[in-house]
Amino acid sequence: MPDQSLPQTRTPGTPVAGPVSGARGVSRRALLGTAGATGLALGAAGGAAGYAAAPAQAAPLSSVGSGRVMFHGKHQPGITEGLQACGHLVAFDLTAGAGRREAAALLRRWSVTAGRLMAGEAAPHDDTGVARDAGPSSLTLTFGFGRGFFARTGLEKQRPGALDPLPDFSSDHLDRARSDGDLWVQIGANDALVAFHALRAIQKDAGSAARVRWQMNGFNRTPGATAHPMTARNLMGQLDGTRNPKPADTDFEKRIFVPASGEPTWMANGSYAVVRRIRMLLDDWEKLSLTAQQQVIGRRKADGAPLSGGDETTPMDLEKTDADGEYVVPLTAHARITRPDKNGGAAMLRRPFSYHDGIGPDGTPDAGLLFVCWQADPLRGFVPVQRKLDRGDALSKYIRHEASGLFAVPGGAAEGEYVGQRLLEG
Ligand SMILES: C=CC1=C(C)c2cc3[nH]c(cc4nc(cc5[nH]c(cc1n2)c(C)c5CCC(=O)O)C(CCC(=O)O)=C4C)c(C)c3C=C
Ligand SMILES: [Fe+2]
Repeated sequence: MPDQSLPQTRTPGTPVAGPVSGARGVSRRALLGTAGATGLALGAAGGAAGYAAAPAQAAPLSSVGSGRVMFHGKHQPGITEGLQACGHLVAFDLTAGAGRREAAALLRRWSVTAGRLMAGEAAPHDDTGVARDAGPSSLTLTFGFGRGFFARTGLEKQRPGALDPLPDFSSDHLDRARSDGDLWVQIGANDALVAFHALRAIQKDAGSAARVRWQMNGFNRTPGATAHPMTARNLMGQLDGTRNPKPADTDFEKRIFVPASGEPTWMANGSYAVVRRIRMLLDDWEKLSLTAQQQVIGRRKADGAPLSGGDETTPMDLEKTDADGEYVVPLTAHARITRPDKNGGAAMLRRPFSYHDGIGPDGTPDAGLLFVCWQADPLRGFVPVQRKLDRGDALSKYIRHEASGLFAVPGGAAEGEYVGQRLLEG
C-alpha cells in the first residue's frame, strides 16, 4: 500500500502537526478499496475488522484523513503534535466496586482500543460505524491519572508528590463537579466524527469499572483552512501559542517530560497535564477597542507581533517606552507577565481547545478555552505562572476559571504494553 501521508503543517507556535516522527500515513479507505476490488470485506485477520468494503475506484484519502499518529512510543500521543480540529476531554471516577485489578483491565481495554482507532481500524468490540469511510485523521488518545485514583486502587505509595492539589487562586470560580477525576482521557482528531467515535468507544470500554465524571468538548481551526500554516487563534481572536516551547529547543524534553530516570519510576517519560476550563467574558472583551485589547495581551491582534515592534517571532522588548515614557508593553500585559524569564524559568507547553456550549443562563456566551498545559513538574510550570497572573494580569478581567484538573500522564506504552502498566503491575 503506498504511503499516502503528506508533509504535515507546522505553525510557528505549535509543535509538529499530524504524524510524529516514525508515524506512517495510513488509509482506511485504501484498505477498503483493496477489499472492494476482491469483493471481500476486511475481517479480523486483516487487522481492520468491522467495516464493509468501499468501491475499488475510491479516491485516496485527503491529507486530513490520512494523518496518523502512532500509539506506542516513548511518550503518549496528544502532547507534542499540533493542535487538532476537534477534542473531547473526559474524566472518569472508578466505581465503588472497582479497585486495582479492574483499573488494570480498563487501561488494557483502553490501550487496545486506542491503538486500533489511531491506526484507522474499527473498535475491537461493537464498533458503532461512526468513523466508517474516514482515515485516522490524526486521532490521538491520551490517558492520565488523577489524585483520587491512587487511594481507590491501594497505590497511595506510588502517588507522585506532583499530584498534590493545586493551590487556590483568588480568581478561581471552580465547579467541583466539573473538576478533577480519577482518570482523564484526552481525545483529539482532525475530523469530528472520528473524535466522537473514539469518545463513544472509550466510554463503552469503561463498562462497570468507571463512570463519566465530566466531559468537555472543544475545537480548533481545521488544518488547511488558512492560506499557509500559522499559529492558531483563540475565541478572543488572538494568535495563541506563539511562544510555546518547540520540540527542537534543547531543553524541550527536560521542561515538558519527566526524565527516564525520574521519580516515581512509573512516570518515566511521562508528563503532568493541568486542565482549566476558562470562560471568556466575550461580551465585555468585544466592547474593548482594538488598542485596548492589544494592551491587555501586549501583542498585536492581527499578526501576534509584540507591541514593541517587529513580527510574530521578534523578541519582545520589555524596556521600550513611548514618547510619554510609558512602557509600550504594559506592566500588566499577559504576554509580559507569563514569560519564563519573569517566572524563574517556569515553562509549559500549551495545547488548548476552544469551546462553545451555547448561551449561559445570564445570556452571555458560554465559550472560552479548554486550557491544557503540559510540564515535567506543575510546581515549576503552571503554578508559579498562574500565581503571578492571579496578582495582576490585565486579562483576568475578561476570563473566569470555572473548572480545574491535574493529571499524571505516564510515558507511552511500548509494543505489547498498556498505558500505566508499570504503575498497575509494578
Ligand atoms: C497559567 C498559565 C496560563 C493561563 C491560565 C493562560 C490563559 C490564557 N492565555 C491567553 C492568551 C495568550 N497567552 C499568551 C501567552 C502565554 N500564556 C501563558 C500562560 C497562560 N495563559 C504563557 C506561558 C504564555 C507565553 C509566555 C512566553 O513564553 O513569553 C499569548 C501571547 C502569544 C503566545 O505566546 O502564545 C496569548 C494571546 C488566553 C486567552 C487565556 C485564557 C483564556
Ligand atoms: Fe496565556
